Amino acid sequence: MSKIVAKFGGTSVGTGERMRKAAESIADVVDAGDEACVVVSAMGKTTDMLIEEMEKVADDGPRDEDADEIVSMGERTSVRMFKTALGDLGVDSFFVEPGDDDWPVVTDEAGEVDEKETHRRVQRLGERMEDAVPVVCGFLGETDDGTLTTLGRGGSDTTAMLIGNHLGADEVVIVTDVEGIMTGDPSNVERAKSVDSISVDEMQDLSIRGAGVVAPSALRYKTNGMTVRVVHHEHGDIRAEGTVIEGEGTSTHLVEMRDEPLAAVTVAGRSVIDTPNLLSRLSTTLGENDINIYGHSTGNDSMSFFVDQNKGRHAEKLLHDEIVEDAKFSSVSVREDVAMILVSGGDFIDTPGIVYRVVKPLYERGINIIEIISSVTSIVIFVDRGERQDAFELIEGALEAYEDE
Ligand SMILES: Nc1ncnc2c1ncn2[C@@H]1O[C@H](COP(=O)(O)OP(=O)(O)O)[C@@H](O)[C@H]1O
Ligand SMILES: N[C@@H](CC(=O)OP(=O)(O)O)C(=O)O
Repeated sequence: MSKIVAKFGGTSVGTGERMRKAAESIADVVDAGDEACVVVSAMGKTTDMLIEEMEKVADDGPRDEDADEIVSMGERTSVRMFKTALGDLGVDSFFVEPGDDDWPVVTDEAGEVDEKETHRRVQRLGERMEDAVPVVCGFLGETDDGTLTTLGRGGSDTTAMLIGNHLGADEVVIVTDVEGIMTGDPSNVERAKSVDSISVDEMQDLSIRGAGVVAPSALRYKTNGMTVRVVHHEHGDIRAEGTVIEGEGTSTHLVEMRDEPLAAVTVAGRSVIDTPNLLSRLSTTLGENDINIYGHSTGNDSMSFFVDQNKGRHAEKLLHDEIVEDAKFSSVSVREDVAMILVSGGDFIDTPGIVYRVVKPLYERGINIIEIISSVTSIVIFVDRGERQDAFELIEGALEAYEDE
């Protein structure tokens, strides 16, 4: 017997017929002797519609607490429909929504999951699951004192993975409107193909960059023992092949330091910012000479490349050759003994204040930041090599404190 959590996204329950087909796929696994828990989203684009329309009913839009109540109606409707369909198929089920004693997803006011209380509640749900299929509202949460919250757009994926994690489920199936994870968004790129498997880290990257098929916040709940599959609703079979997401998710940030010293090679000149093709020219020259670039930044009047220190002087000569005939550029310089610290994390772009948290302890210790480069999934900080150990420990400490909050 397997314990399965099946999440049906808006598209998979977008019509009554699809809802019925989804319920049939659950009836099949229950008939086969497995235990199932259903997580369901609002039908089709209901949430979009509610968000858009509720803005028009009050002069300044609805108050926050009213907005959550209104938006929750999408999922609250879906669970009732799904239970009706299961009942008609002879499957015992019950639905849970915020406000119920057995409502599983507990968060703080901001929608951050309270793992301890959620765990306790999910265990209760697990006990009831032995006799009947729970149908859970995706996307919604509730605070300790009963205030309604949400897990953010696309949050039903998070509900499913969260419940799967705390339930110790064998499998979480994300049922959607594509044949699994594709090489690109099929609504946008032609010839996108589905892949058989993808690592949780790759999926996290894709998801953060906008592949809405699985919400980024869901992946942190992926455990090694829990298979996660993404399948198309058209098959009417949650056992259908799709894409398997492999590995273990993490919600923590990783701080790494590069041991080897780096050099910052900088081209200065008043026209850096408006010289077309400069970046391409200089980086091609470095690449052709087998010089790897660990980081790059462009300012108004300078362009820097971070390269291995033992190649710094060679890089300097090469870049100098590139600009020497051009009066717009004044000089090339090399700063040695630079250290690189890399902070990465799956939910980086959704973490407000993360740059502040990384930078603040360095400022307080008087450590100068030579360069800071921030991207969707990482922050790279370059500091003087003599200060690298201190900087590393301070950043690690700051992130640990943040994760413990
Ligand atoms: N790499 C990708 N692989 C698969 N789907 C993708 C990818 N990138 C974006 N998508 C989009 O994700 C959509 C599925 O997510 P979503 O609309 O949230 O579905 P659901 O209603 O099931 O939650 C697909 O229709 C597809 O357009
Ligand atoms: N209904 C919510 C939650 C959700 O996860 O939806 P879907 O599974 O259709 O992406 C939303 O639209 O954000």
